Amino acid sequence: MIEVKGLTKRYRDVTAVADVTFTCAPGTVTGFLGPNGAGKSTTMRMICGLTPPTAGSATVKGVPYRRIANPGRHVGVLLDAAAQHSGRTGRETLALTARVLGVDAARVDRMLELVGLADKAARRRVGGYSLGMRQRLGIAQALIGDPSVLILDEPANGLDPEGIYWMRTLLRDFAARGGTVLLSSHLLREVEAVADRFVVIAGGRIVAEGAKEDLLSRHGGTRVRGEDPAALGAALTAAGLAFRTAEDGAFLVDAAAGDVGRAAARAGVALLELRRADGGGLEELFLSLTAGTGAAASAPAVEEAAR
Ligand SMILES: Nc1ncnc2c1ncn2[C@@H]1O[C@H](COP(=O)(O)OP(=O)(O)OP(=O)(O)O)[C@@H](O)[C@H]1O
Repeated sequence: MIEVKGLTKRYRDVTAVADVTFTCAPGTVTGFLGPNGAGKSTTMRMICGLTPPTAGSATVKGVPYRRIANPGRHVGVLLDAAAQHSGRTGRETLALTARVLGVDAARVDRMLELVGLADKAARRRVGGYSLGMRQRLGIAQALIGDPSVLILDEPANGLDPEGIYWMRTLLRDFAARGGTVLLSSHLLREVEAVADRFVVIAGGRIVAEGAKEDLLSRHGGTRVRGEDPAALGAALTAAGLAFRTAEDGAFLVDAAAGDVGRAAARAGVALLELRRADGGGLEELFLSLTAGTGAAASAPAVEEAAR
């Protein structure tokens, strides 16, 4: 469980994160989305105790990250894959993490195997790794302590299509076993495929949060066809749901599928079709929610020596 309450970070005249509140429950993958400079990394750094918040709090498994004894055994974190020591080999990097966490050394090879860096790749220096290989190593580091929570900032960056598919399966399996995942990504289709919940942030503030199906259907609307179109239209109107008629006679309702279904059921109207209206999906939702709030629209950043 990750709980973020009123998290705020101000850098002199820049408010990077403003009053951000959300929860990530065990067994779920939460996609953390937002344009460049929206405040995703700052929020994740605050959750992991790397950046002190100006206000608010964050806990992981009920405790502030900095108070967790041996945090790597509980929380796997990947915030910056480029931050690894370039002079060590992949295997040395992972062996060191295992030693620090007090993890059985046998897990090093298992993790290298899992992330596709066994054998030759494991013996190469990290300085010669591609971005995708660094990400894989970072994921291995995050997983080696056998944590129940994963916090990953842009983990799919640099991964090839096979790597992205592999990571999606890995995260879904992790959540299916009761794990909690928070991941940020720019790859909207990837997030749509892997996450069951979204938190969308823009200009430091949350602009949308909720279950994927809910958010997408609320935004794109619902397509519904009834056996008796006139009765269905009357039922929707009675429920206060606005709709228009599509070319094929179906109704496109500006509401979630559940609301539409319930309105029809109350009026006893049989439905022939009830589904999310085809729209741009997550991309359209993202663009409409974050319009004008990107990095270009926010105040210029004031760099601080120490983050
Ligand atoms: N150390 C710092 N000093 C000053 N401003 C900062 C600092 N760190 C972040 N910011 C500012 O805070 C805002 C949020 O940045 P953050 O890196 O959290 O965004 P992000 O959503 O992760 O962006 P991206 O997708 O581009 O990585 C930006 O305006 C950024 O310039």
